[in-house]
Order: sequence, then C-alpha cells, then structure tokens
Amino acid sequence: MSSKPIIVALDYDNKTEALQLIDKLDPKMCRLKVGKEMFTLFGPDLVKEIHRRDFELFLDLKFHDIPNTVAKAVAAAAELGVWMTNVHASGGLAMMQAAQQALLPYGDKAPLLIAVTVLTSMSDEELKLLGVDVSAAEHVKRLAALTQQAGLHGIVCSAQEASMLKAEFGPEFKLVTPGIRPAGVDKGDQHRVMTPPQAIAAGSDYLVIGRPITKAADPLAALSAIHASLA
Ligand SMILES: O=c1ccn([C@@H]2O[C@H](COP(=O)(O)O)[C@@H](O)[C@H]2O)c(=O)[nH]1
Repeated sequence: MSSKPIIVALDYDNKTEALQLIDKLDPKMCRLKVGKEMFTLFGPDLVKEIHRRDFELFLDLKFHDIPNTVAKAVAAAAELGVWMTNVHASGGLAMMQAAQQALLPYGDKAPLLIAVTVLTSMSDEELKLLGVDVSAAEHVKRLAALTQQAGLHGIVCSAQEASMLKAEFGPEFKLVTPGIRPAGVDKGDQHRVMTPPQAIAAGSDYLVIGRPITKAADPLAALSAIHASLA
C-alpha cells in the first residue's frame, strides 16, 4: 500500500466551495484529483491554487486522441507540474508510446502517466453493447498489457480486478482505483465497486474517492473515517 493511498476527487462546479474543502484537508493525509468539470471551468489557475496549498495533484483529463495531439496534451500537463495524469488505453499502443516519450524531457519532474482501461461505471453488459465480447476483467487485462508494453506507470481500473492484475503485471505497475464506496454508501453511477479496506487488501495502490467524501454532511469526518479504516 502507498503511504498516502487516498486521492480525493474534486468534482465541483464552484471553486470557492472546493477551496473551502481543500483548506480543511491535510496534504499529508491525501492527494487531490481535478477532472474535466473543474479544469474546464477553472483551468490552470485552479491547479496553481492547489499546488500553492502543497497538495500533489492528479490531473484526470483522460486524453484520447491521435498520438501527436495526446503527446502535446501530456507535455502541457507536465508543464503544470502535476503529480499524475492520464490517457485512455483504448487510444492504442502508438498513442500511449507517444505520450510516454513526450514526458522524457521532464526527467524526474515528469508526472506519473497512467491509462484508463474500462471505466468503473461500466458493466459486462454495457461492454457488450460496444461490441466487446469478453468480461470487463478480461478487457481490463488486455488494455493493461498494452499499457505496460507502452511503458506507462500503471492503469485506472476497478479494485475488483486488482488482485488479478497485481499477479499478472507485478507490484510496480500502479493500480489507481475509483469506484470506491464505504459500506452502506450509495453507488450512484458506479458499477464495479469495492470498499476502501477491500480495495487495499486486493492490491490497489491508490483509491480515488469523490462523492462519499465531497457529498457527505461532514466531508472531513468522512475522509478521516476512511483514512482510519485503512490503518
Ligand atoms: O474508471 C473511472 C475513471 C475515473 N473515474 C473518476 O473518479 C471519480 C470517482 O468519483 P466518485 O464520486 O467517487 O464516484 C470521478 O471523478 C470520476 O470521473 C471513475 O469514477 N471511474
């Protein structure tokens, strides 16, 4: 387990509200994630405000485009000094290799680069509608193999696949798992879920947790309870 496995997903449409939460959090306890909604609304300035507060940031923009475009987007993320960023593995091997190579000039200042396999909101049935005739776990395994071949640091997957993936791809290949729900918390649109302690026991390196914290009556208490459940 990472010494700081929790990544709080900030999916807010209001910057003041997001900063009010951030100001109650301790960068020693968690990292933060900014995704498409907040980055579209508030852009690089938000990233700078978060960095000023000493948090490491996962810029979750899930780039999916032709190799040249994704390579430039990933380099732009590196310019922002983020800790981690990502692409979609279904963009293909050449795209992931181009993204990885675009980070070489940044040396040890480069962000960790990971690839999204199968979104945690998707079920086997939904994959079938896309023409994928294997289970989500099988498809995740295929995309993880491609990601490792491209030289990325790891993948986004469900914690439900974590033990199989650790056995297959080894301990250094990072598993970043959204779809985390403490017992009794509403799943919402997530399909392949696990509780925080189950996810860690299965081999997840990082737990991405949004609404169970941000929509809780007391977000700080919710985060502290999850943190304590992992000790
Ligand atoms: O497969 C994926 C990839 C990314 N996400 C993102 O993680 C958070 C999860 O938020 P919750 O509120 O805890 O459901 C969200 O920002 C997603 O964009 C994901 O859920 N699944």
